[in-house]
Amino acid sequence: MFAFEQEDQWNVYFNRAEIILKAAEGRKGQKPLFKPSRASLIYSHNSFSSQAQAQAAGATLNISSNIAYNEHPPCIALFDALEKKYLEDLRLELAHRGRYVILRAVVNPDRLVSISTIAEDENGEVETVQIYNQDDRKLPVSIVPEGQVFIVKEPFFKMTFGGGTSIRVDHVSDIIFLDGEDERVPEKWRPRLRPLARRPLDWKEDGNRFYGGKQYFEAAQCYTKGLELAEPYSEIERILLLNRAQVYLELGYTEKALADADKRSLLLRGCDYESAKARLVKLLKECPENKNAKDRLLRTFRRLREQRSGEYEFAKMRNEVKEWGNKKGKLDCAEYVGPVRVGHAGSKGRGLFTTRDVKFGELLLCSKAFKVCHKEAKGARFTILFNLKTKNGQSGTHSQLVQELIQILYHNPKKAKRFYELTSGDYERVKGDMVDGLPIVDSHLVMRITLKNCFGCPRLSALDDPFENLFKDPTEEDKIIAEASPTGRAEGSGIWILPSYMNHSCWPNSVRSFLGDLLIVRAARDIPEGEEITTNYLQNESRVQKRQKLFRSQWAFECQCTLCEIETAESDEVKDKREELVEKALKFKVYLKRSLTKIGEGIKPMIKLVKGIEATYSTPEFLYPRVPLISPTHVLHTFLVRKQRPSDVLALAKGALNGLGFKIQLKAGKLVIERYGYLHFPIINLFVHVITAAAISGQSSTAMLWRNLTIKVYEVVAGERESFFDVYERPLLQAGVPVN
Ligand SMILES: C[S@@+](CC[C@H](N)C(=O)[O-])C[C@H]1O[C@@H](n2cnc3c(N)ncnc32)[C@H](O)[C@@H]1O
Repeated sequence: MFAFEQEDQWNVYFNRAEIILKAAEGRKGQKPLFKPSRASLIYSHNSFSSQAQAQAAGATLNISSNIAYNEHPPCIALFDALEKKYLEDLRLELAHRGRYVILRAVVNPDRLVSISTIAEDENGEVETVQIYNQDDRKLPVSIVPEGQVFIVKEPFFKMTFGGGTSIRVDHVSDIIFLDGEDERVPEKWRPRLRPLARRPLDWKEDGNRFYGGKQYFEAAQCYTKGLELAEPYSEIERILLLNRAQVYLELGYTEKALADADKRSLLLRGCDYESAKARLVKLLKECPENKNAKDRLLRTFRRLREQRSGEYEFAKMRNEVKEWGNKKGKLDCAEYVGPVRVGHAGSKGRGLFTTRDVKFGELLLCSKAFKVCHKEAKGARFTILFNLKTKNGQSGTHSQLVQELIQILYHNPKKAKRFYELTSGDYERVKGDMVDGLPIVDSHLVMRITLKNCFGCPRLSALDDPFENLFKDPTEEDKIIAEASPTGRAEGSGIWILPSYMNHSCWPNSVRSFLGDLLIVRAARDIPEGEEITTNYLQNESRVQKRQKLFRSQWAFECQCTLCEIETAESDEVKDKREELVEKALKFKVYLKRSLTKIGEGIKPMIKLVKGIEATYSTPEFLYPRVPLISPTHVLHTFLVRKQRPSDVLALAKGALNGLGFKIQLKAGKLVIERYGYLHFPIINLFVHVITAAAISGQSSTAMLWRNLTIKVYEVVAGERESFFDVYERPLLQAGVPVN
């Protein structure tokens, strides 16, 4: 999960926004005191547009913010039931229920977070219109070009932060863009209308008409035109491809039909690999030499194997994700639902439970993203989304995720059902899912569901050479983001449906990892049948009060796990002392950038600090993980490794693993984990330290025993074991440990 840390800067922003909004609230129901003239409104829009463009052209990262403060729901009334109003009828800070306005854009739009334009009504009055959550991949001018006529249902009229006014359209289902033939377009605007760009849906409808009249060539042409415009992997693309495949079959073009069905894995869609297999087998009986069908059948068998047994070609998949670089991608693989089911988890709501006894490391599930947005290359737009109602902010890919989710939900109402089943806390949902033949999408609901269910995610959980990357400085881009965003975080984020049912524990019994758009969950210890599967929403080492504050503000719960219980029972004095020592220890990180002599000088004080932190615990090691020790121990180990002191590393790493709750024993010539500790990716480094230190000290058989154990543990935190030797190749080879 992803948490937003409310730092001071964050609160300052919220406080300022609240003051401005209170002033606006005071004007609720009133007419604006001052309305700029048409000429001045257009002039400031145009000059702002050119400034923004110039800025965007020179920026590495375009940063903008969006403030959702008034969670007004979308319109659920039919258009025919609404009453027409004009701009002069609008009153400040109100969503005009039961009303609509019809407007025409008088300028070309610009885009920061919203698409902003100036529009007139039939009386010639003008107003700024901010349209949120439109498809980010489309140029604003293709959505609302000058001359475009549109209806805003139940318009929300508000004061802007700059002191002006605007109509703010949050919900995609609240705006209807009219084409020239629409009878709702006022007569006086018709001659000057620009023809609207045709949508894939229009081409599909034309194609269907031709198909009904058995005009197959014409129908195929229409579907082809629609496909040129359709978003890849969208529902409309799928329908157009299927329709065209059908037309090709009617025309006797079997191979073309197969190619169409083949694209985007249509034969493998909807996880119905069994019927895909049956269809392909049938097809191959008729055309036994069809190479395409043979390949497809082979892939179908692979997908079936993944779906049934969770056997994936992880190494291949990992390489594929690496090849994406900073680009978007989707893995061609099936979902695996292992021994898990959704059930009731008492006051926590629903939860995920095991359906049988599960062993440490077992695969529980592999889930494909409903939608994921990874941090993109330079030049990406970076938005911060503030919600004053929930006092939460979403930065970077999170606000992009919300925007893209809105589009998916709008265009794929069937798929949307699974998303809407996720929890939205106390948010009051509107009734109904369609209006005027279109899906209702409540942007605020999408924000709430995303807030409670999204996972922060990297493209790959296991980065190559983690030792090299461990204390890497942030990139220029990271620094810009950190400065601009109060959270300072900008990883990827996404929604995975089944994993969203997992409740939180600070010391969970499962670990999640990411491989591109795949989320993998494995058991972090032996779990008996019927036990709840938990995950750690926060991947940080902060103290209990800070964690609880985040749980309350973002997820509205109080964590009652063992770790929280034990830490809460400790005195503030002890916790302050520990925090102070951790802070001091982490300052030593800078030594890593200095000479070996300097690193050597750091060892003694670091040992003292780590021992000092250990001394703040009164309970024995093994009892519960001493999570705050992870980072200081890493720094100290890195010092010792650089100074080539393997016996110290060995002793310390083993001790640190005990401190994290592990009990590892040698039994019958094998290392066995008798008690499972806190599992988190950086802990693998501790295991690797034991391997390399043992090897360097000449204890090669011990090194091999630890190597084999580490691969098992690695599999749990990285999701797969295949990449272990790629990831740790350098340190292992340097220590003379075999890497195969
Ligand atoms: C991602 S959802 C988990 C599934 C959720 N329980 C449901 O019914 O859909 C997050 C929400 O679950 C609940 N939750 C998660 N972990 C919890 C915990 N440890 N104690 C109490 N409630 C928890 C909170 O309401 C939280 O906002």
